[in-house]
Amino acid sequence: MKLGFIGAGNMGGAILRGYLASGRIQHKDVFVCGRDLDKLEKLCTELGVNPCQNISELMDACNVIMLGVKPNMFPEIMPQVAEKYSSDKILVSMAAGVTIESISGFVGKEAKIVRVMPNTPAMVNEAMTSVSRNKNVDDEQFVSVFDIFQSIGKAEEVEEQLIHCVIGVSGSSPAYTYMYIDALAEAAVKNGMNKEQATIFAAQSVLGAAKMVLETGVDPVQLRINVCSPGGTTIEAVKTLQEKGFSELVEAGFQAAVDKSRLMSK
Ligand SMILES: NC(=O)C1=CN([C@@H]2O[C@H](COP(=O)(O)OP(=O)(O)OC[C@H]3O[C@@H](n4cnc5c(N)ncnc54)[C@H](O)[C@@H]3O)[C@@H](O)[C@H]2O)C=CC1
Ligand SMILES: O=C(O)[C@@H]1CCC=N1
Repeated sequence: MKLGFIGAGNMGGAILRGYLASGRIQHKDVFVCGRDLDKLEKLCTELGVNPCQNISELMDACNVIMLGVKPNMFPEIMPQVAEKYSSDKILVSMAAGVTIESISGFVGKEAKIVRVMPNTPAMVNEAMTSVSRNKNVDDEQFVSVFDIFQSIGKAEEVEEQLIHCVIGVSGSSPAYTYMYIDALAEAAVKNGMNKEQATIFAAQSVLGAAKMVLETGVDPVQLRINVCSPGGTTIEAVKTLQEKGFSELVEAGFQAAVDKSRLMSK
């Protein structure tokens, strides 16, 4: 595989770093182009991958091309991608609100397109990614792309229509989790801990709780109950959070991201 990134910012860059770290691709087989040429040179020197001067050069060099630009850049980049697209290439878009159909509109309906919704924990090999394809991508080609996302965390194939839900539950959700960690740490600071130590206590507790869910398979509701000793401290916290509408608040945040994703796709 010759893998290209058109745009390697927060998300594309996290995938790039995570995949290189997995050791499943050689640095010489990775190509990147970006808008800011100084930043591009710096990134490519740091990671030992190939900088491309423009999209045309990258398209010539690669057979799997990650579209890592913001959704509003698609009208600018896609004509350049389309000019060099050939049937041996697969386009992989990570953009929120940009449908497979709209990408086909630029490149042609025979184009091989995979749409993914990853998240930035890709950088530490803990991404959650949904992967969807159009009918032009055969199983072998799909597996080669799926493998990229499996190597940087967990990946699941889903129907494209589920992507709005994926954005709410995993694409955007690291942001809400950081809010939770920060709020917890700030509360600890108010009770005498320094911020650095408080952040470690809060973040490690989130990491441990998430691992318990994934590794034991026990329902999070039961795991919550297991922490609540009768007449103890946790039940007081749980009752207070319930009374103050914790679940409703999380759902409202999720729904706002989902609604925006739907709106962007129109
Ligand atoms: N940041 C996140 O947590 C997630 C982002 N995404 C999607 O990933 C995409 C990128 O988002 P971010 O990485 O956050 O944005 P970003 O702004 O950090 O990165 C965008 C990159 O595109 C490059 N770029 C802009 N115009 C270009 C051009 N004409 N040619 C080549 N490169 C160009 C920029 O230099 C920059 O490196 C978006 O479509 C977003 O919807 C998806 C899931 C999560
Ligand atoms: O905020 C955004 O639009 C992107 C998509 C999911 C996470 N970040």
